[in-house]
Formats: sequence, C-alpha cells, structure tokens
Amino acid sequence: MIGRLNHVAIAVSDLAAATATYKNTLGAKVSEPESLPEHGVTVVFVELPNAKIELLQPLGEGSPIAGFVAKNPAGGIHHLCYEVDDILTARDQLKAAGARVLGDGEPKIGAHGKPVLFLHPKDFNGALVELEQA
Ligand SMILES: CC[C@H](C(=O)O)C(=O)SCCNC(=O)CCNC(=O)[C@H](O)C(C)(C)COP(=O)(O)OP(=O)(O)OC[C@H]1O[C@@H](n2cnc3c(N)ncnc32)[C@H](O)[C@@H]1OP(=O)(O)O
Ligand SMILES: [Co+2]
Repeated sequence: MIGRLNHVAIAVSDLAAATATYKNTLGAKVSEPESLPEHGVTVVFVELPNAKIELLQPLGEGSPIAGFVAKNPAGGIHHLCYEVDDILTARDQLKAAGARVLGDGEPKIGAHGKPVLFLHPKDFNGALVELEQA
C-alpha cells in the first residue's frame, strides 16, 4: 500500500527561524512560505535529493498543530508522509483494518495540490501518518 516517503514534517513555533537554519546552517534549498488556512498551518518545503522536509507552524485559531507546538516549543518531528497510488482505496483498507482516519475521513487537497489524509498516531507506533496520493 504505502510507497515513497514524500516528506518528514517538523512543527515549529518560528518558521522564519527554522527556514534560516535549513538555508544558512544546513545549506539547503527551501521554498517560499505557503499559508494553508484550510489546514491551519503555514509551510515551507526543504528540497532534498531523495525526499522533502516540511517545516510548518500554526496558522490561525484552532490549528491542529497548536497543541503539539505548545508541548514542543523548540520544535519536533510532527508527521511522516507516505505516497499511495489510490488514497480512497488505501483509506477504505485502513479503516477495515481498524485504523482511525482523522477529520471527516474525506481527503483534502494538501500543499502539493494532491489529496491527503491523516491517520491517528496511536495506531502507527506513535507517529502521525499522512497519506498523499502519488
Ligand atoms: C495537508 C497540508 C500539509 C501537507 O503536507 O500537505 C500538512 O501536512 S498539514 C499538517 C497539519 N495537519 C494535521 O496534522 C492534521 C492531522 N492532525 C490532527 O488531527 C491532530 O494534530 C492530532 C489529532 C493528531 C493531535 O491533535 P492534538 O495534539 O490537539 O490532540 P491531543 O493532544 O489529544 O493528542 C492525542 C494524542 O496524540 C499525541 N500526538 C499529538 N500530535 C502528535 C504527533 N504529531 N505525533 C505523535 N503523537 C501526537 C498526543 O501527545 C496525545 O497523546 P497522549 O499520549 O494522549 O498525550
Ligand atoms: Co505534511
């Protein structure tokens, strides 16, 4: 079911500072910030040869990552995003296996313009899993 690792996400309280760390200290290419109000976050992507790092900070009231950032003010690894061929087939298989799909269970369009879903961290060894349709 899951294919390529699309990105590893790090949630931060100061996106500009985290961007500078990846650009200046680590010498990486980082995209411009993109606000995603429907997801309650602002994100940038660090381009690596074999995957991406998503840096994200809370946006607006009720951001789903506000609690995580409050608990981890210095930042922390927030989620792993795997690619799937067909997100609805994957969702239905996962639900049948007893996994909890977060939100209303319907895919939303993510930062890459592709449908995404999230799976509860407690069902996947403590890691929040994002699925993105390849
Ligand atoms: C889609 C756009 C973009 C993209 O890539 O294209 C993104 O990735 S946007 C990413 C932001 N959106 C989301 O994360 C949506 C899914 N997330 C959620 O719905 C929440 O973050 C949720 C439900 C995972 C956690 O919400 P919250 O922290 O408010 O709930 P709790 O405090 O009740 O936490 C429950 C339980 O889970 C543990 N937890 C929370 N976040 C994480 C995490 N990132 N990784 C691992 N574990 C996590 C938390 O500590 C609680 O555990 P407990 O043992 O009960 O303390
Ligand atoms: Co993501």
